Amino acid sequence: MAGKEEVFVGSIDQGTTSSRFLIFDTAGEPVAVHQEEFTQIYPNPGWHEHDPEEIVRSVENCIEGALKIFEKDGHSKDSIKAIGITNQRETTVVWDTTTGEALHNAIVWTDTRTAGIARELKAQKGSDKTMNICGEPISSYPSATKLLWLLKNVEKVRKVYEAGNLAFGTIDTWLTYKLNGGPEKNIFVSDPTNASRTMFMDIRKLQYSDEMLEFLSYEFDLKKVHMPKIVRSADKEVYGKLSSGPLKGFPIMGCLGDQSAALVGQKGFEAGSAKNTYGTGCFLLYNTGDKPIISTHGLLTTVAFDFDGKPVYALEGSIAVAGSGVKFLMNNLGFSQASHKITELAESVPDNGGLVFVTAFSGLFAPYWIDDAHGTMFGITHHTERGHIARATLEAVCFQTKAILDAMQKDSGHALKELKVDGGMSNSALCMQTQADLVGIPIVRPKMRETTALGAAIAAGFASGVWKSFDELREVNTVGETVFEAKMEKGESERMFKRWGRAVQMSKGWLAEEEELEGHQEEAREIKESIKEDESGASK
Ligand SMILES: Nc1ncnc2c1ncn2[C@@H]1O[C@H](COP(=O)(O)OP(=O)(O)O)[C@@H](O)[C@H]1O
Ligand SMILES: O=P(O)(O)OC[C@H](O)CO
Repeated sequence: MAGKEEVFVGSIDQGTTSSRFLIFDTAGEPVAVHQEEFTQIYPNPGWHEHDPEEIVRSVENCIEGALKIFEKDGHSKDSIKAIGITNQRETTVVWDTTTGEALHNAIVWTDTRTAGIARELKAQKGSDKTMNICGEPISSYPSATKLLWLLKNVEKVRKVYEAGNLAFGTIDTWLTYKLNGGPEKNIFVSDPTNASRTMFMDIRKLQYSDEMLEFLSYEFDLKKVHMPKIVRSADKEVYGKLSSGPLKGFPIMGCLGDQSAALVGQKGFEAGSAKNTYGTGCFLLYNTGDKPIISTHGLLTTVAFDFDGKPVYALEGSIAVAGSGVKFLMNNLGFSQASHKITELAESVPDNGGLVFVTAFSGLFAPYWIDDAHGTMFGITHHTERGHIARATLEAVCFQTKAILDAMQKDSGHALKELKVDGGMSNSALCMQTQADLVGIPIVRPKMRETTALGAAIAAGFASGVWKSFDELREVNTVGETVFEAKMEKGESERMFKRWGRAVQMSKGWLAEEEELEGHQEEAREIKESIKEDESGASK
């Protein structure tokens, strides 16, 4: 008797620090995984770039690596029915439509070089109207100011723009374009969860907003830039097929920005469900159903998913620094060589010893949106040791999550009963316990934490008919959860949070002051120059 046919779905997870390819079975279990880190480029303070070609190569390597494991374990690649893509959002790539070549390194979502453009736009045009059209305030975070910076500062980009051949895309668009073979097939699409991170899309119509394009046009006509067609997150036809490698000819059928994918992977399908993903940054998404809620408390409105033309929305609290804070202690300060060692270091002290670390390396995102802050430590004394710094780094993301949850409750009028978590930093039990202590509700961590990749697999699985309804996924990844209950005395957690609030207030304005200083330096240089001229004149 023939055995039951095996069925699998592949998932490309292109994150900020690494790419992965996972192959899931129909129970939502990954049976093969390959992961590869790629280069983080920091050309100047506050700048963060990726090489777009290296990103594509890393994805191709991951597909190859995972497939080797899959086939070695006796599976046939023909049992892979579809592939989903999930990706770091906002990160901006520009290329020439005639050659398919990237014209500059990708500007990563964390990059703050465009804070000046954001400030100028706000001053020229006001900051009130964007939230209601695209769900986001003007800041360095969305793709819009990154594209403006490239147009303004990179001659090569400007020339291609003037010739009418400039393509803009987020990483989902770049990957589908390149994996399909580039200009020849010219698959040039984005899904609404990604497009809602650019500031170009009307959050209700899920199409580009003429008003936003005009508003953001600055010195350039953004309508002259080729922008990808916005299509559904799950679709049989529009995402094309891999053009090379061991899965050549296999169809891509799903696409979700990574934070939306994590919500889907945590099965946050219904209004009222939420998840918090502690990766490079940390992002809390709260499903608000079929209506977008425009925040009045510092949150963003985003698309959670659009599987069938009936989009589901989310309120989002974005934190720029989470795991990247841990990496900073490892790579920049030499604290240790492994992430889990940072947690061990934090456990070596009983508390933060009065230290608060506002990890505003990219300014502070939600719910504060302070773009003139940089990372600042408060409360350093002779008592402070490395353990306190490690602890304060883990605590920073928990404090910011608490502030986001408070804002979310005000916007939605609904208090969460529990918070589902995932992402690399959720491996830290100390961090998750601190989170529970600060927010006072249970923190629920699944056993299988590749929920982002699972979300993209679910999108592709829906389009290919592997799964047909949300109900079929109810039992996926429910066994072996860890629940962290609040243990700290309420007065103590309130005291800690109050101190954090004070530190946030005190971190404001640092960059403005620095610019002022730079202004004085310029003045000082001018004075010195004029003195030199006077002196040389006098000696003649
Ligand atoms: N045990 C741990 N304690 C603290 N941080 C951790 C731990 N394990 C992983 N991390 C952090 O998680 C991050 C990676 O998470 P991941 O979800 O893979 O991120 P991304 O998808 O953004 O690349 C890294 O910054 C890493 O330092
Ligand atoms: O790399 P992550 O997982 O922190 O996610 C990046 C986000 O999509 C940026 O908005």
